[in-house]
Amino acid sequence: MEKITAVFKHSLLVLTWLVLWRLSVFTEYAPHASIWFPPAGFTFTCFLLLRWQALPAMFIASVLSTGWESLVFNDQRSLEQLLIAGSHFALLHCLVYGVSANLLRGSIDRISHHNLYAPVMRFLLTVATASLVMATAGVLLLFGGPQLESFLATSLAWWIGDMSGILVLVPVFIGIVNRIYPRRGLLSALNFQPKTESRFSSFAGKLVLSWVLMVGVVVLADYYQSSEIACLIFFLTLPQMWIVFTESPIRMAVSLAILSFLLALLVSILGVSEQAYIYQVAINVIACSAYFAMSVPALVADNRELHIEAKTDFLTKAVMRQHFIALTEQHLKQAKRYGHQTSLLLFDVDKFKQINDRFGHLAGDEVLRELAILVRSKIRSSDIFGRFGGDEFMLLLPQTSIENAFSVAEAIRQGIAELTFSEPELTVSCSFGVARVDECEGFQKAFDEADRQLLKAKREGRNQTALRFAEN
Ligand SMILES: Nc1nc2c(ncn2[C@@H]2O[C@H](COP(=O)(O)OP(=O)(O)OP(=O)(O)O)[C@@H](O)[C@H]2O)c(=O)[nH]1
Repeated sequence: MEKITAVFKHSLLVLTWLVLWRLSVFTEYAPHASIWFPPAGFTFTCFLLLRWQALPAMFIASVLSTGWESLVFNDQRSLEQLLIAGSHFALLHCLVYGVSANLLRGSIDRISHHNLYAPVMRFLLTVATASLVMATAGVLLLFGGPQLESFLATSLAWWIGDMSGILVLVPVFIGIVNRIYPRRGLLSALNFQPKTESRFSSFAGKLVLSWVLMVGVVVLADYYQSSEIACLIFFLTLPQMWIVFTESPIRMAVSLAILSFLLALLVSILGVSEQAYIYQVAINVIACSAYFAMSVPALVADNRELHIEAKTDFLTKAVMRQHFIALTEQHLKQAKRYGHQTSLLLFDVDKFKQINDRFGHLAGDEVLRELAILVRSKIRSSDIFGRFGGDEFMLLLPQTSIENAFSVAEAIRQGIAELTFSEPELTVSCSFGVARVDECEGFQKAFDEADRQLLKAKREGRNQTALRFAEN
């Protein structure tokens, strides 16, 4: 059964390859020259995802395409000639794209997706080099090394066509597989979702804008037979960048794939040959710029996360001391200006060292985590919860009188007594110090006052709240 499934899967790969190959023949603007060559993208993806397991299917598909091509152009080659030519092409195609995709896979698997520009850079370099090697060797092998001038023209068109086929289609194929099997590395790069991703209708609007621009340029350039107008195709970079910065990478990849397919189709329908090379280069330049730019939203999102991480305690998600102080100073200025009462709570787990010593540090961490969850459930969203360090926490309660702050402390203290942990014997209590801070000179004075009260609570037997009313 497993063997039958494998044969079925590989036959499906051969079929897909041939369909894509037929698509590229369909969009050829001259014999063996198309804006893009999708089978190259498919071969590269198969080797990238399946490694050398993809070899038989890719080899068979390449050989069959030579036979099919012979039928299409009716070139009267014998079966033996076709088999020799087909295997040469297949060998080269599989060797170049197999080796390059496997090398790329080995290097990107080790890269963190946070470092997005690194896999993107490697992907672009590998694709450019592999398609150049394929085109040069292919022209030399299949056409027996023609004159320098036609060699350059044929290999350049082949190179750029293969490169765009890979650049444009690999991310789409990977994106599809990625949805099913989420992975790290380049594959996870495509999983990145910007927070600002727009609705589908807005994405569709950007796509239509790109297509209208593209059709306008190609039709006008063809009508006036003007390479200058054809060069305006590079301005498609702008709507593509818009898509990159506002949509997910997979949408960007889909947009590039559709754009290059439509461009290839239009060039083929209009029979454009003069400016076709400009369009080929444009697709590659636009794709490269889009991939590079793709790392910017990912970097921005990473930066945002790092920013939050730097200000937030990992274990309890409470604000770290320095940031808490900065926020408190800001609140104090406002509280003084508007005459609002503001209170500060300082609290500390009782005999936390003993908890750690008896139940272990992991149990101690669990206590801190659960405590933080409880505190958050008892406060308002405008209150600020901070970790001073170790088992000591702070709460800034804006627009809260000291009496109300005392009630908050008591509610938390009573909630703590009801907490349960993985260690059934573990019980926890906290001591609280409360101070009114809006009349203190800055954070330090307010903190000293709350700390004095906390020490008083500890001295007087722990598991209680101590406070001193500010003299008005
Ligand atoms: N599990 C765990 N322990 C921590 C963490 N941070 C600090 N600690 C420990 O917390 C303990 C704090 O103990 P102390 O400040 O001496 O006070 P205490 O044992 O709580 O005693 P009192 O405050 O007087 O009731 C120390 O043993 C620290 O090693 C943490 O993130 N996780």
